[in-house]
Amino acid sequence: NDSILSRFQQYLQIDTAHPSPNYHKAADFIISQAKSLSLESRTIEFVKNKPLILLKWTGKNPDLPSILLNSHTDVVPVEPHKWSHPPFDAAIDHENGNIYARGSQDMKCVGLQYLEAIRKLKDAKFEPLRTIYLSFVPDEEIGGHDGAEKFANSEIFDEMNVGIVLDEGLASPEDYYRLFYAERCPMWLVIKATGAPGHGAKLYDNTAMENLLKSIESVRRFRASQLDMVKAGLKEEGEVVSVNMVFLKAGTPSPTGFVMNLQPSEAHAGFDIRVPPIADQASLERRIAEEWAPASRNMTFEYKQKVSVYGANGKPILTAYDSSNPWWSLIEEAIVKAKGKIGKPEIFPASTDARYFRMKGVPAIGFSPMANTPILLHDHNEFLNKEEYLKGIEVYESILKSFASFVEGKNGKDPLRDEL
Ligand SMILES: CSCC[C@H](NC=O)C(=O)O
Ligand SMILES: [Zn+2]
Ligand SMILES: [Zn+2]
Repeated sequence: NDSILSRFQQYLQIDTAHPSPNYHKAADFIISQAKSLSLESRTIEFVKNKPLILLKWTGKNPDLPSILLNSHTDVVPVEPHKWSHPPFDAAIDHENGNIYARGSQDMKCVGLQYLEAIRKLKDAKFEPLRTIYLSFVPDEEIGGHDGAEKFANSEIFDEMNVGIVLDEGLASPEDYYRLFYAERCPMWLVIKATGAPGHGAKLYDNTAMENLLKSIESVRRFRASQLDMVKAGLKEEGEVVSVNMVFLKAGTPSPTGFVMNLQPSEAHAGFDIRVPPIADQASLERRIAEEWAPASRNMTFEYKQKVSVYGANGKPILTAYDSSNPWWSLIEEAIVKAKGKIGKPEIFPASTDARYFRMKGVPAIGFSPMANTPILLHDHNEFLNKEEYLKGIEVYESILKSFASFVEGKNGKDPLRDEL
């Protein structure tokens, strides 16, 4: 176990934080791991200096659709002085066994757990029927456009004939694991108010600030309605629309701050909105145009990013978790076999690279085996307990055994399993 943990620490110690991730160092590390496991590896730079590492364990029947284990190598930035342990030391707190590092939950844990599970399977002389691929992709944290998006839309991906993708999920503070079948779509909205400028002492209608504040009040009412449903236990976090104000920009700068007796003629606010694929996105867009940024109140709006909840086939982008998707019951059974508990299928509240694979029509399941763990992704003092990490490797071992041996019968069931 010491060497397993030490490999995890080595990966965590590579500083792949934005805005200048050390991707080459991470790539070298992954490739060295692949060599030690006799996996085929190739490095693909869809964009220069943004390597994607693709590993392959060829199955006995390579004509069957393959399994893709995806993880991203980048992490979000840190404010190091706000951490109790340096974020790229990956120190283990020996009192409780927690490993502190940026990426310990999101998601260097998962990338290495895949590899460690393969190491155990190889040691046990397991031979997969299906080919298993692993992709270590750049840039997830900044949208994945130069990573997973280009990969999922490449010929390389088509040739891989992927039948199922595993990608990241979230930690669970409870004793069960969480499985994600979809994710909310980001709409990054900037609303702009204009109005009549004037003396700071004058009360009059149609100032930019007043116009913007009316919108903010309206956004806040909507936000509260969504949050209340979660608080009342009527909806899960991923099932409501989230909207959070992320910036406010207004005022006339002066050498000492802002001019205090001038009402500005423009005011802007930015919102991070996330829409579940089960919501009515068109009606939200109408609300934005009519209530949050109405032209009648001298307002305009712009999307910095807007992802549609619908795929090319006009249907919401989600992975089935009913009997039409045999992988879902396989993963649930495999987790239970490894003595893990599972909660009900969820919608991931933020975005991951899984959406690019789902958009191609390939089922993708979001899963990070972290139970009994506070959710600390993107937070200070991100950590994962070493026992939880080791347990996760056993869970992946069980999943890979099941996925790699699965043969689909006529009714979507596995004839091999039926025999057993
Ligand atoms: C929408 S592109 C940004 C992706 C990012 N992913 C993880 O946090 C997120 O903000 O959800
Ligand atoms: Zn992530
Ligand atoms: Zn993240």
